[in-house]
Amino acid sequence: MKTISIPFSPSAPPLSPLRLAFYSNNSLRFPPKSPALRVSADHYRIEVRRVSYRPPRTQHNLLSEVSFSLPEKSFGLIFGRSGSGKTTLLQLLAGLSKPTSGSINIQRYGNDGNPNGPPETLSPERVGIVFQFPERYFLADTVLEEVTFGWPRQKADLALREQLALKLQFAINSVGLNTISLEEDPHSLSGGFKRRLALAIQLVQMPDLLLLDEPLAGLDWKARADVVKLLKHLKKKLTLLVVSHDLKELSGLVDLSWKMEMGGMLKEEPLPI
Ligand SMILES: Nc1ncnc2c1ncn2[C@@H]1O[C@H](COP(=O)(O)OP(=O)(O)OP(=O)(O)O)[C@@H](O)[C@H]1O
Repeated sequence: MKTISIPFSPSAPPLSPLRLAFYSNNSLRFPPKSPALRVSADHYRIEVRRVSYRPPRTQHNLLSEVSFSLPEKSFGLIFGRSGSGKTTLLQLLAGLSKPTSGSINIQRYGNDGNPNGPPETLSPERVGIVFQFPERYFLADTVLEEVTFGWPRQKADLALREQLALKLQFAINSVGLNTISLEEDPHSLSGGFKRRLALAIQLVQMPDLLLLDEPLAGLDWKARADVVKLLKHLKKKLTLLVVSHDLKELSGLVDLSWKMEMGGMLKEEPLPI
């Protein structure tokens, strides 16, 4: 059983699993299995209905009546010309901007296929987003600090420490970062491992929906193959919506695809490959 320690005291030394192993009071034992995702009963769909978006003080809609539905644990791909509005849609789904009209919901369904109550607004806490070239935004000196950035540094009770440790374990294991030292400098990692880290930073929040903007951009062929393999693995654990021009490489993973037309109109369409 792997043991890792997380410091919560402001006077704690820099985060380092090796050094902190000596802090027995703060040690947490990881159980062998990852925790279940938050939404596990029955199944759910992300449902986007007639979403339009016009930035404040502008005359034109960037998105026009966008509607689509994405089932739990599926892989959706949005493609389309540069400037058509793909990134804008991801930003709305992540809660970074608000739709001018329309709704973005999560709807649970029972085993009989009928809705389990009314739809709930998809809150930003349930969504992770990995922007293009995420490694440009790394801030910390170690992989562990980068993944746990923003966590409480004050003393936390045991229940919270356990919860955080489980989330950390889930994120690290899900992206295969358990094969390297968590003390590595994020900037010294290979291209593929930097992308793994960027995914782990989002997964530690245990989102229901993970949004990826051009996840293969700027990587060499080996790292691209590595990330495709990783996304295939992640698809078993959560719902993925990806914007990409790399249709051929991702085609084996795609369950549903849509083309964004210029003017921000989305239509379901098979991949043109
Ligand atoms: N806040 C804003 N105000 C006005 N126009 C904007 C704003 N944000 C984006 N745009 C414009 O909206 C259009 C859609 O941009 P968006 O980045 O969503 O396109 P995209 O399909 O993701 O393009 P790419 O494939 O190049 O990333 C572009 O013409 C962009 O210049």
